[in-house]
Amino acid sequence: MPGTAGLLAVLGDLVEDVVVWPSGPLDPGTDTPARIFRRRGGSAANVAAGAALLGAPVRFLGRVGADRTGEALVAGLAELGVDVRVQRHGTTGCVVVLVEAGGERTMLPDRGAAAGYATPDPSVVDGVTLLHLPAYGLLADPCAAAARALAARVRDAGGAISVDASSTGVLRAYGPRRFLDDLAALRPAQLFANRDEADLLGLPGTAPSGAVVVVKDGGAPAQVWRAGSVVHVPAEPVDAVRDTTGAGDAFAAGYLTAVLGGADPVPATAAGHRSAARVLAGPGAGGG
Ligand SMILES: Nc1ncnc2c1ncn2[C@@H]1O[C@H](COP(=O)(O)OP(=O)(O)OP(=O)(O)O)[C@@H](O)[C@H]1O
Ligand SMILES: O=C(O)C(=O)C[C@H](O)[C@H](O)CO
Repeated sequence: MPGTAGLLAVLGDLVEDVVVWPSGPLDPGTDTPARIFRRRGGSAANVAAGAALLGAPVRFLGRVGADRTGEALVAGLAELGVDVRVQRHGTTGCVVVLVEAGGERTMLPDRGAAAGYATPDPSVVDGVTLLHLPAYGLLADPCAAAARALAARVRDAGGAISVDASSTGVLRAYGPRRFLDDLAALRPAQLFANRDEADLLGLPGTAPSGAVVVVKDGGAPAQVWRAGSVVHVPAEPVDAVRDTTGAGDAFAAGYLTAVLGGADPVPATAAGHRSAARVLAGPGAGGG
């Protein structure tokens, strides 16, 4: 993007999303006709794609299977201008995303190859000024160990770390206290959480010192917490929310692209809202 000296790297999942829009409430034991869309997914890939579409220089780090699905997902991301650096082994992950009336979604993830991302040669983050880590990739080795090693390398070179709390389900299973301890060691400059994740973790009070904490709240204003003070930033008005899949990732893409361009957290949050609003009307996480 014009005037950007930085490079955003996003580490985590690149998977196939199978997005299911059932025609009505599920009736177990019988059939419910549905519309089904196959889309690129994975929180990290969604952020990388969204930021690239907004003009940010982006590198993607992750792992796909040694299969045609993985090949196609990588090619699609690269077509958007993302510098894709993936490991290839096993079977590409897949997430079934079940979307109910009103746009609320339930995910059934099988991360597959993505969960096996192993520590690469650390030079893969050379030149990176901002490393974004969705929490999905921080909760189990080997990918969590890889993320820690690469984050340390980026920080040592003067870059910044950004973390997204990702999901109450995975955080509850992992242990909120344990996650906060990990977070303290990662020393992020930026932390994203939705309302439920913030409540579960006790944010912003429990955030690592110095981190800017952005708490998203669907169509309600987001809270931007910095050094104990808060600014409320209204969401974009959206007529019809059909599918919220990836809204949080699109928000992060807009926010981080703005930060890379030199924006402060409040205008970056407004940019996050604009980016998120664009994916609410259609199936899946958007991003090409
Ligand atoms: N009803 C809505 N109207 C306008 N914007 C919305 C609405 N719902 C979500 N958004 C946008 O999407 C962003 C992220 O939504 P949310 O607070 O649900 O976070 P999330 O849980 O991380 O999202 P996701 O559904 O991707 O998990 C919001 O901050 C806002 O910008
Ligand atoms: O809807 C969300 O919260 C997402 O983060 C999107 C998913 O993580 C992703 O597309 C699933 O593969």
